[in-house]
Amino acid sequence: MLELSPVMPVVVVDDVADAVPVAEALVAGGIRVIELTLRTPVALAAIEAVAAQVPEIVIGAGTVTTPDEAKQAADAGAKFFVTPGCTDRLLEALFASGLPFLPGAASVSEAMRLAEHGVTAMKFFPAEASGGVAYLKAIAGPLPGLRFCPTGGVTIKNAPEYLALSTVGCVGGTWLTPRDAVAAKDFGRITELAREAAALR
Ligand SMILES: O=C(O)C(=O)C[C@H](O)[C@H](O)COP(=O)(O)O
Repeated sequence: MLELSPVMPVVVVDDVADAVPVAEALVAGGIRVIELTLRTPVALAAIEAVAAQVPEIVIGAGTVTTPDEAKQAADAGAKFFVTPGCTDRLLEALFASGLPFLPGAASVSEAMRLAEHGVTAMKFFPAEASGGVAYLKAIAGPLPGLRFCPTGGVTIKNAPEYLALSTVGCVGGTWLTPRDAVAAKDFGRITELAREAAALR
């Protein structure tokens, strides 16, 4: 998951008809992975459409916060999960799914707890609000072997600083698929933003 693209686009879809063109626009820009968030009523249908119609992109479900959501997303065709944080119940369900997952962690103890369960790749969320690049640099010493996808406040401007860290596999962000561009069906703009992001590493 961390190696597919330097940037994991975090996508919110309000109209299910936008899902496939958005995914195709990302692929056209060289992005091979998409985190479609379960934040709208059409999210599961959107995952299903992308999984069926855009084989060039690896589709994951984002904002997974409960075991039920993980099950529904997997049934819809999600190939991996991303969660903003993690609970015992959710972690158990994620392991039981058999699919890869990036659970969210924002502190040393949260990361240690996940590592105790064998998780070595996690989402650092919310990255900027939790201390950003400086925080990740500071914890690299005591937590060797962990890799992160910083997300939350990451942009084309600060992404290179994160990607320069050996502990960062990729960064995540919504900036590739601005809500106004999706609403205006400006898929060309999404391809341009994707191309710029794909060239980051
Ligand atoms: O939906 C989730 O599960 C989340 O964890 C939240 C998103 O990752 C952030 O909202 C990223 O948003 P930006 O800061 O705009 O890039």
